[in-house]
Amino acid sequence: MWLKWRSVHLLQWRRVTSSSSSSFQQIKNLEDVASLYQDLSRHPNLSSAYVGPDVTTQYGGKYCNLYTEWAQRDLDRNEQVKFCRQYIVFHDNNTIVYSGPCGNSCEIKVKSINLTSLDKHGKVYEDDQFGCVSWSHSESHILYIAEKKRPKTESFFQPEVKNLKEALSGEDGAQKPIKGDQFLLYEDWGEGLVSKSVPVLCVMDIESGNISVLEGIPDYVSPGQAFWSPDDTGVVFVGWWHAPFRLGLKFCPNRRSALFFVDLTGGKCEMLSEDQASVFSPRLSPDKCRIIYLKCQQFGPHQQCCQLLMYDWYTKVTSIVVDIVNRSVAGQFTGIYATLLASYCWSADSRRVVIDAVQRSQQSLFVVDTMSGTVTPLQCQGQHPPGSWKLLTIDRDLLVTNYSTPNRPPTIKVGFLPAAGQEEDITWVSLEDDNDAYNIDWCCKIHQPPKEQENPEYPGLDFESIFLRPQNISPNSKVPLVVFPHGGPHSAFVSEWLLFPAVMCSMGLAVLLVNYRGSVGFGQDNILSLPKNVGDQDVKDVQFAVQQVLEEESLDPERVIVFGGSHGGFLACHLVGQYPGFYKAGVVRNPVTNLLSMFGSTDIPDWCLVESGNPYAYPAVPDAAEYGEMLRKSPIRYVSQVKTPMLLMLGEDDQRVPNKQGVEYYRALRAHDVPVRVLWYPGNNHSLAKVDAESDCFMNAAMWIKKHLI
Ligand SMILES: CC(=O)N[C@@H](C)C(=O)N[C@@H](C)C(=O)O
Repeated sequence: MWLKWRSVHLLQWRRVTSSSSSSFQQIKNLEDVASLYQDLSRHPNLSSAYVGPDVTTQYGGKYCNLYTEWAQRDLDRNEQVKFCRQYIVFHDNNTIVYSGPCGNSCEIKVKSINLTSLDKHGKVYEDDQFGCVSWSHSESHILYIAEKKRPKTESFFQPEVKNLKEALSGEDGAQKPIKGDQFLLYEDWGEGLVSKSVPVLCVMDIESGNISVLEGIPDYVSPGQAFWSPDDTGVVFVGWWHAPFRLGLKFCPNRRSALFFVDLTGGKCEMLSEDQASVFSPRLSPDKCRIIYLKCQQFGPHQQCCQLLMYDWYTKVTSIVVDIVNRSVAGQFTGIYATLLASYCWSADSRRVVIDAVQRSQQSLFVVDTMSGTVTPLQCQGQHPPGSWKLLTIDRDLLVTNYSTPNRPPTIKVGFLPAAGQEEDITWVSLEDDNDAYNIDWCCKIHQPPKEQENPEYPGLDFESIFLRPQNISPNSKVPLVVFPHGGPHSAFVSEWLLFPAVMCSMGLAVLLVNYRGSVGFGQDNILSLPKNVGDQDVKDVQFAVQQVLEEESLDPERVIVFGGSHGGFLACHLVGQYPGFYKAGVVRNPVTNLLSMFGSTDIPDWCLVESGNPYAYPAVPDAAEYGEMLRKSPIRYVSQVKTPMLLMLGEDDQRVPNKQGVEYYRALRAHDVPVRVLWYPGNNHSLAKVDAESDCFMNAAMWIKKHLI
């Protein structure tokens, strides 16, 4: 039983040392696997950070407090525990003089004002897509997003009962419930955004507590990502077109959207960006003169290389600061691939912007000079083992980042942004003792597809994979290999801490994370090379990477397993179908198995058409040839060749890849007498990320692998 009666309780900062799990023998016993998983899953992840005001001490020293939020899986409580931790940073504006944790870690119990009970709007949005809480510059008002109040409805057979007040006053209530609308469908924004349909911008007056729902927003867009205009006279927001109908937004920044300004004094709404593209993540400079934001093409691949644009508030001129990079050149900046910029990303002088960007198989920090467009890497790797860096915030030039590697769990690093031109000189300071590295060796491998597998439209592209293997195993032992192709397909693995691969390695398995052609981080051409070639180019790339790693490393070619989710599940199903018997076990999470049948049931039908090589337009009803193409590119086509025992994990509430995709594949496997087991997770959507579902997925995967490798 948990101490529910305390609004805040103190958490132990649970440092998990790697020593308990550092002897990498093959772990056969499932209890050992469970305790390994429990151990490694305890590492908390840093999710956000806020820098407090500077305080000058009586001795003249200056410090600021840093407030951070972390999330930690708690398998016993079956929840992601969120807690905060504060640090103190003494500095002289350029250098950190002293720093360290202060106080205890406190579990966050959000204290809330029940805005919904005021009956001005529906549920408040807290997601990253639309949601925002923004203080006015005068700090007198708060802006937030909520679902529009829906009209009251009732059945045709509802007896007419006046409420007491109305009966006594003899007056009718202002709003009569609508008969017949009780079961009206409210379209929503799809996977991860269910029941979010019509967002409205709301303003709370701090002094009076009054709430108003802003008017003047064009009725053809859904507003989100809003903040106050420089003089507090209006609000800047992103509007996503919702006509003729809504398409899923999560992982799909390629939806038609524009930047708007609604003037609260006159109620006029103005479009600040072009209206035929996809724009998102606007951020106002500290001097309140400029807004930077990201832009990509409408439709096409769901994630693309973005442009970084800048809108000058006073001249109303928009300029391109960083353009699309078509080809990645070794050692050079490969472009911006992001769905969100950090909430605060401007330098104090309002000239430079700090971004984190996937660059091939790493996530790295860059400084962008908004005047010259120059992109400079922030020196990270010399001071630390190569890994991935995420920007959490920058405030008065103090950068707060999350750093991890495949063998080191996330930790917090801070540093002052050096003057322009001296970005290489940054000194990073760890606010926690550095995590010990687990006994995992890892490296990035570059793969050059053979001539016959070149894409004639996009020749010369390469791709990468991240290879992890347990240390301390005898030189001659042949280690089994687990192959992970990522989902998307336009996403990427970066060299960061990943729980499943880390536990697998600790169990004595090697792991290959493949960033096949089509992944983000390798230039726009690499992304564009994949649509219309799915089920072929991506499948061959994964197999090629596997063959290369089998030749280069001491691995057991008779014990190769494939594990993938979503489009990664699509690839896993293709691989077991196209290379019968090569993989000894397959584990798939919400796999795409048939693009044709997915088209009519997913929240992203455009994805099915685009990936199979056809353009999408809203009125599109695919013709027989297009349906044929979707089927031809699908793994279900190869099901009669499958020999590999398959474990399927399906989320009951998945809107993205509806679980019927898995059911369809399950039936086909059964019909062909292939061993198959299905796990069904109620209350879980596409990500299967609830603590109990995620841990059960891992344990079942381990059991499946153990069963079929012996
Ligand atoms: C765009 C998108 O959501 N595609 C899915 C088919 C997919 O593969 N999703 C990835 C991101 C996942 O890992 O869930």
